[in-house]
Amino acid sequence: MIDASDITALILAGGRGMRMGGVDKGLLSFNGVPLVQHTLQRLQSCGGVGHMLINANRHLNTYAAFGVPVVSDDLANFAGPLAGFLAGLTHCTTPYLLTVPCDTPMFPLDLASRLAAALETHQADIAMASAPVADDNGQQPLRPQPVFCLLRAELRNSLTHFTQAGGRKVGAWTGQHHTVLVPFDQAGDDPQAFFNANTPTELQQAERHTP
Ligand SMILES: Nc1nc2c(ncn2[C@@H]2O[C@H](COP(=O)(O)OP(=O)(O)OP(=O)(O)O)[C@@H](O)[C@H]2O)c(=O)[nH]1
Repeated sequence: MIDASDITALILAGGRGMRMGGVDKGLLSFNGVPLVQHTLQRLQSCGGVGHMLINANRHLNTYAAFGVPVVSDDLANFAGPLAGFLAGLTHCTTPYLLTVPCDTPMFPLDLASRLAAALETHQADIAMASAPVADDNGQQPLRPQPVFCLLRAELRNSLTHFTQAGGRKVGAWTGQHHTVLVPFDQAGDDPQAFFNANTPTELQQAERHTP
C-alpha cells in the first residue's frame, strides 16, 4: 500500500501567468492568503502526502518563506508544466510525486489518496485525474486534468529524455507510459473542484465559490 510518507506533493507555480497579466500566480491573494499558501494548507489538511515542494521560477525568496523547499526549472524559457514535473522528479526523495497546480484552489481534498489507490490497483506508472468539463453542447464529458498526476519517481529518466528531445506536452509524455485516468465525478465530489483561475475574473469567481 502506498503510504502518505511515500508521496511528495509538488505545487506547480512556475508558469508565466500571461492571462493573469504576467504576474506570479502563486503569490496572488485568494481570500486573503497567497494561492501557494492556500494550496500548501489544503494539502496539509488532507493528510495524504508526507512531503512538499514548491516549483517556482520567480520570487524564489518569497516562496522559500513558506517553509517548504523551492525547486526551479532546469529547462529554460518557461517550457511548460513538464519542466516543473522534471524539477520535482529530480528533487523528490520519495517513490511517488504528486503534481498540483497553484491556480486550482478547490482541488479535491482526497486527491492524493484516490490517485494512489488507482495507481496501485492498476499497477500503473501514472495516475491522472479526470473531471467533468462543460462543452458547447451543454454536456459535461470527463476530461483529463494533466497537471494533477501521481507519478512514479523512477520516470525521471524517461522525462529527461522526452524533454531533451523537445517534448513539451504533458499528454504526449504520459501517453508513453501506463496511465490510469481517475474520475472525480462521484457522488459527493465538488463539480467545481478543478476550476482553475487563469484570469483575474476567474480568480474572483473561485473566491466566491463555497465548496
Ligand atoms: N515549472 C513550470 N510550470 C509551469 C510552466 N508553465 C505553466 N506551468 C504551471 O502549469 C500549471 C498550468 O499552467 P497554465 O495555466 O497553462 O500556464 P500559466 O503560466 O500558469 O498561465 P498562462 O501564461 O496564462 O497560460 C500552473 O500551475 C503553472 O504554474 C513552466 O514553464 N514551468
